[in-house]
Amino acid sequence: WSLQVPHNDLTAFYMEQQQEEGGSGDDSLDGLSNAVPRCPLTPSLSPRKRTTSQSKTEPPLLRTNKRTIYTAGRPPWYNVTGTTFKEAFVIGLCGGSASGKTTVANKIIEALDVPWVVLLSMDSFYKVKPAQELAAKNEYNFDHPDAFDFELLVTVLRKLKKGKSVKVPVYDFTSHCRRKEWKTVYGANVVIFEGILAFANKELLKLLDMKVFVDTDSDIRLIRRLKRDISQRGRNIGGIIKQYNKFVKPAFEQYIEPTVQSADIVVPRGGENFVALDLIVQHVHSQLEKREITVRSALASAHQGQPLPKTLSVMECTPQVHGMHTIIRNKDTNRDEFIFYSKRLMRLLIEHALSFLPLKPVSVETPQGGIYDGRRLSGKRITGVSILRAGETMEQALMAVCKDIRLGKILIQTNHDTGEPELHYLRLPKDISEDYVILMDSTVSTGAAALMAVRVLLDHDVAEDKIFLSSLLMAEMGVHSVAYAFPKVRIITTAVDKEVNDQFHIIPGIGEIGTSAPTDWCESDDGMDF
Ligand SMILES: Nc1ncnc2c1ncn2[C@@H]1O[C@H](COP(=O)(O)OP(=O)(O)O)[C@@H](O)[C@H]1O
Ligand SMILES: Nc1ccn([C@@H]2O[C@H](COP(=O)(O)O)[C@@H](O)[C@H]2O)c(=O)n1
Repeated sequence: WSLQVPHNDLTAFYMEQQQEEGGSGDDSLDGLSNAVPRCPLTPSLSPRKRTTSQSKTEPPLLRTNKRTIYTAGRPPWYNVTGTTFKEAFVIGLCGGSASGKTTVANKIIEALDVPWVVLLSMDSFYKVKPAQELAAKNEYNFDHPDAFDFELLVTVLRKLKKGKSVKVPVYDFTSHCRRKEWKTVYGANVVIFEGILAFANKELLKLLDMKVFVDTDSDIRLIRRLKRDISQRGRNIGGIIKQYNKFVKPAFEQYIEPTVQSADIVVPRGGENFVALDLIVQHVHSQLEKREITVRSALASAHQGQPLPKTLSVMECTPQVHGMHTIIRNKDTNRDEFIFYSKRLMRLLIEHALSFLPLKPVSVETPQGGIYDGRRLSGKRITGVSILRAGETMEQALMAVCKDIRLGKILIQTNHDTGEPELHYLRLPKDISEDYVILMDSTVSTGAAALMAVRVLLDHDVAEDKIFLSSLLMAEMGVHSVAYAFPKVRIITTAVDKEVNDQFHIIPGIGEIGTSAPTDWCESDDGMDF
């Protein structure tokens, strides 16, 4: 499995933080890592186009730069309705065993230089029974189409193409079976799917946008297979040759070689063929550039002038709340005071958000032996998910009011070239699908990041009506975007401001919460009670 995310300082910072902290208290969290190495095979993508054309008739503060962007971060992106906007580009790599499919796939990934590329291997979909028993006697044909679970494979690839996260089996060539734990894989820009029978199934073929056949001489394949199977798959020479003559060679001739006819490109010599690799990479780049979209600017104009949605709950502006807003919105407020009063408001906000969780009646016995008719959370449990970086500042408030709460993190960063949000890092607690999720971001302006975060939660099967987006301050635009795309998501905030400027800042707005170091928000809680 190869999951590629763009390497940048912030991602690295959070990865290191997580490691130092030993994770978020759950060792089965899904994390994404690995920097994409740069490869000189092809020139990198053309600089992202950025055009600024603002009409004079547009209102001064709601105007947005009209930008043409190259999709980055974690497309397939989602449009203003929260549905998948563009599908992933799927490359199919077929060829005989040890022809160099994996090597070619890795070279394409390096040369593509695109964030979020997933490598899916057909090997993960080997059936386990009756293979395991027969394989021990070298009597099982792993090269026959019946050896693969095509149904699961098609389901998984179809979901990945739609940008959904999937669970994939992990195959062990030594024991001929699947490992207990399956791997979670997230949607990507590009999916590279490789396997000996990658072109042998009609449904699979329909999912492939580009079909590449790696054509390597059979003697070379046999020599490579001998070396690899001895060093990596726990085999001996006699067994390898027996299996090769009995199954691998005949199956190649009958099932694999003929599928070369489905290929768009045939690559002789595999990974050494730089000209062919260059052509493939150029084609993928051109296809990805066709998938340009502008999320923020689309959101900016989508719901102007509409009444605020019923799913929005703005906390009552008591004199206390009003006073705190005055402090945190004042540009002359010093850092300490800003943090102190923001934290105090966050605590109130979280309490307010929790008041929307459904409670069921329950009777308890008091120490005096009386019966008290009480209320208890109806449902499994509450999980907090912060949209990094700013949302992380709200975690402390949530932890202060919910005992032993589980926390997840989603790092969404604005691309400075495009102004678009990009998903860079994701870490969610295990089995989140039954939970009520308090999704935290300190401010929501256009709603693009919040939309993406909600989408990620839905991809993890969290129910839409169990998501409570909680934000200190929101712009009307952000409220509309989220409410329109996800009408069942509850939106909770302490105030809604009217406008967003052309840098997507909320106006009148507050200071930049995300620019403070996360540790500034983790000091002692002394004096925070109200
Ligand atoms: N061009 C090459 N030159 C030398 N060895 C190679 C080359 N391409 C692949 N190999 C080696 O051959 C073996 C099989 O390659 P791999 O890419 O895993 O093939 P496949 O995925 O088709 O089975 C690996 O050990 C790999 O390192
Ligand atoms: N338990 C298994 C499963 C598969 N094989 C052989 O692996 C080959 C496919 O993998 P490549 O990386 O070479 O594409 C295939 O030819 C099977 O014979 C195996 O030996 N044992």
